[in-house]
Order: sequence, then structure tokens, then C-alpha cells
Amino acid sequence: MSLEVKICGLASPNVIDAAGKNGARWAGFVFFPPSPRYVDARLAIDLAAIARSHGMETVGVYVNPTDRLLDETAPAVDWIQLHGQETPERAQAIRAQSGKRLIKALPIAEAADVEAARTYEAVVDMILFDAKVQPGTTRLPGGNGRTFDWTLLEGRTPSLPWMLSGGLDADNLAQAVLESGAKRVDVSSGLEDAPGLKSLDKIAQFMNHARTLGPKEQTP
Ligand SMILES: O=C(O)c1ccccc1N[C@@H]1O[C@H](COP(=O)(O)O)[C@@H](O)[C@H]1O
Repeated sequence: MSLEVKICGLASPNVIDAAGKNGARWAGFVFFPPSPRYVDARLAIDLAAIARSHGMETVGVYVNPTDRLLDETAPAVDWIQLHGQETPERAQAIRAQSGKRLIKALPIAEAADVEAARTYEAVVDMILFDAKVQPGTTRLPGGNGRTFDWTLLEGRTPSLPWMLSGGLDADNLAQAVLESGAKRVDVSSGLEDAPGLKSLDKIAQFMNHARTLGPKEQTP
């Protein structure tokens, strides 16, 4: 079993085919309109059918979502990734209402940021450690291609499954896994030729590297 990979910001059938054929576990759809990777509910439902036909699980990426958005996109989504300022209470309510598995993204710049994972341990199924962005430098809380100091995760990771993201690509993947100890990774802009435009070659190259890394058994 190689490293488990989520490829995020998928918006067309050929890219989903490439992710599936190359062995990605998760296909991510971004439901945040300012993103160049945004897809609406209707498109996501069609794309989810393709992803599932490859055996992939689907992840909806949300930033402080309304209940209405969660309901509209529900058929496309196996996992909900919360990438905004959702509190543990809000995460718990979304999990109870949707019946789906939850991923909470946490922005990381220093050791104290990693500790925030503890407050979500009882209410989500997975933590995603992503790079913290400086306020005012981008409209997006994720998908910015920025890395953080991966050694910050050493000895501080939560008891529940967690995933690493933030600026990963084929060139830095091995180092990121070595320094962080990640068994699961999430990648988006590092597989693009332009914002929102995934490269089939970059997907294949990244997945080739991922196959040489990671744990020997599948995780929950
Ligand atoms: O990709 C986006 O546009 C996006 C928008 C809003 C919230 C999250 C988003 N993407 C997530 O950001 C991380 C890191 O992405 P990258 O590899 O640094 O480009 C990843 O979890 C995406 O799911």
C-alpha cells in the first residue's frame, strides 16, 4: 500500500479519470465560488459518478458552508472538508446532520497551531494540516501552493487520522513525507499548469512518487 492521496480541485472528467487510473483514494471538489477550481452542485454530481466508477471516494471542500449548500451538494460528497473558521460545535452539527465523514482543515504556521487539532478530535474523522496564509494576501484559505515547516508536526499529531497539504508537488513530496511522517496527502495547485487547470502529466508523476512512499496498510 502506498501513500494515500487526495487530489483536490478536480473539475473535468478527463482529470478525474487520470486521478482514478493513477490510484488516488479521494477526489476533491471545491464548493467555494472565489476559487478557480469552483464547481457547482450539478457538475459535481456528474463528476462524482465518474470518480466513484474508479473506486474513489469524493470530498466536498467548503468554507463556512450554509446548510443549504451542504444539502445541495450532498449527493456528490462522501466526505466533507471544512476549510473555514468552523468551530468544533459547528463541525459536530454538520456531522450529525449530514451523516458524512468530516475533515477539518487547520492552518499551520507554528507549533501552537498544531495543538488546535485536539479541540476537533471528538467531532471529526480526520484533520488536515495546511499552510497558514497571511491575512490580505489571498482570497482563498487553501489552494495557494504554500508550504509550511513540516517538522512542526513531529510528535504533535492527533490520535485520529490526519492528512498533510499545502504546496505539495512531485518535487517536494518525498521530503514532506519524511519530515512530517504523513501517511496521507492532499494536493491541488502543485498539479496544475495554471490556476484551476490540472496537468495529466503532473498527476501521473505525483502518483508515481506517492506509490514509492508511505505505509504498508490502508488506514480508516
Ligand atoms: O483549492 C482551492 O481553491 C481551495 C479553496 C478554498 C479552500 C480550500 C481549497 N483547497 C485546498 O487547499 C489545500 C492546499 O492546496 P494546495 O495543494 O496548496 O494548492 C488542499 O487541501 C485543497 O483541498
